[in-house]
Amino acid sequence: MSRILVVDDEPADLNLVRHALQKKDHDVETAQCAKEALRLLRHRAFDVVVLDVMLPDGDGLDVLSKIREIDAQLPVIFVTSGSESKNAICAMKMGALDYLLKPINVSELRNGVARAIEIRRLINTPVEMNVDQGSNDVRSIIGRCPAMQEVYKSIGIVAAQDVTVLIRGESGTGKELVARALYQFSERGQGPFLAVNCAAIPETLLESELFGHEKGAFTGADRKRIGKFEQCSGGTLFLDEIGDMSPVLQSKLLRVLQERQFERVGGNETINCNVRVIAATHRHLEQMVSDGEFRADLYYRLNGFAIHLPPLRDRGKDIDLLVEYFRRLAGLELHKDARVVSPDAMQALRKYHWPGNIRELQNVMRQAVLKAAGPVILPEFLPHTVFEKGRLAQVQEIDSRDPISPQLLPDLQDTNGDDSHPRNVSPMGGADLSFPPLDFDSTCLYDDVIESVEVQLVEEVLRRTGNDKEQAVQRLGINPTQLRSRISQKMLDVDPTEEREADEPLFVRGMTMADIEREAIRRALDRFDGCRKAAAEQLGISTRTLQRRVKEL
Ligand SMILES: Nc1ncnc2c1ncn2[C@@H]1O[C@H](COP(=O)(O)OP(=O)(O)OP(=O)(O)O)[C@@H](O)[C@H]1O
Repeated sequence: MSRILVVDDEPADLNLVRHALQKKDHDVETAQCAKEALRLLRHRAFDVVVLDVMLPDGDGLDVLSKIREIDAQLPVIFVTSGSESKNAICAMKMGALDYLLKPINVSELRNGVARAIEIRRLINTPVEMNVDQGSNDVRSIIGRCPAMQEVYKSIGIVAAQDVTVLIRGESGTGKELVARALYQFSERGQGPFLAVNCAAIPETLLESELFGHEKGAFTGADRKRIGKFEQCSGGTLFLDEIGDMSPVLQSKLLRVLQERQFERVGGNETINCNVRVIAATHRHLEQMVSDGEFRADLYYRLNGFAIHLPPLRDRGKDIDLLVEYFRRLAGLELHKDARVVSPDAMQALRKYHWPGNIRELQNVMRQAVLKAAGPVILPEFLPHTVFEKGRLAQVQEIDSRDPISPQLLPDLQDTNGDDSHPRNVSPMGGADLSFPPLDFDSTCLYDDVIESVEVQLVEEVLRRTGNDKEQAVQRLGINPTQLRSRISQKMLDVDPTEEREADEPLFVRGMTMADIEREAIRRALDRFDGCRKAAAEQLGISTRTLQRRVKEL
């Protein structure tokens, strides 16, 4: 919930604003004079101030400069009657976020406040880099693959240099997060930070959004407007989706970057500006330059220092860290204790190609935690596309291997006899489960531990239930297919007859590769009473491939 201070000496206006914002679930406090407002601001943290320009004990501009002494970055929205618009313009130049005219339009007010809250969030939440877990009250940039290490290095090199930076990467790869890190670690970290999405605003409005306009500059320009470059003086302006800017605006931007000057739309006055630009795009600017859609000189200017964010599918083991991070965040947010991602679900998450990158993963984990009925995130809690495409990629990967290569055949090695791991875990229902030694340099620590504990747990439950799979399924809280796949993957079944079969070598001298394959398929089908789906799962091939091989062999 955001906390908003509304300052107005007119009780009717004060009530209107309070009600409009309280309905949106904001925590609203009010003051009827400057003195009371400043007292409240000194004692409590607010996210936004809605400030009337004319107060009985001072004008809004004086109050704004005093607010700046208390909190230099607090977003302030001015409310004025038409006749005081000169003050409003000055306020915008002093860094007020917006101004609204009386009588107040409630939806404009709510939109303005929502924008202000978003800006407060951008400015206030610290960004930390190069961490594995991340803490709750900061936004962490998670990842340690080589490409992300390069990103951290680049941020370190360029943040404190007052230069333009271009951040490149597909949608959802964290460009805004990196922009915030650059801002927070820069000399301008105490100044304003504003963001404009160039693709989200129609071209005609974007020019005035960035550079402002004079009254009468175009139809509908009924008052002068201060643009983001003027408003953000001394601060950092994040221009997202820069590749979507029109050629006219590209020229104007180039001039700002080179000469630090511009004119408002419809104006003659040249305005000097002191703003650091951080730009971002997911577009292929080089192609756009050769197609004549993007100015080459602007491209060179922007690309002078570029940071490339890799797509999620190229970040290797970082997916595990990100899954864990978003699982934990979603758990905290939704008050749900989904502690573990099942190996099947994890495998699907690893194999999926993530066109929406980290944003998509974040949403998928949120949904999965929401759907999870217990402590384990199972594949069925993932969106269908993720699970199916993840599985498909896995099957294709296996199918693309030599069909008679050893990987096709189940691993008949008993992995459970190794007693070399230290027993360092407390009993679970009387049974000791042991962790493998923790190798903190490993990039799949999570998998190693979960897999090892899972094997022991399934083995123990099977032993205790006398190998009664129905009971085991109930005790473990997983479904029969999952139990079957655990048993077949790890050869855990303790049924004495099956153990004998597992002991029989699959390969004896004189057998051809086709014989070995035929035998592996026969055993898998026997084991699952002819169920092709389960047999295929055990063999690590698709049901269709199994059917084909049965016919061929
Ligand atoms: N490495 C990361 N670690 C943790 N969270 C991340 C990481 N990268 C991105 N995120 C989160 O993913 C979401 C999308 O990131 P962001 O908005 O920065 O992407 P973007 O590249 O700017 O997307 P777009 O191009 O669509 O604007 C955000 O919630 C962000 O906090």
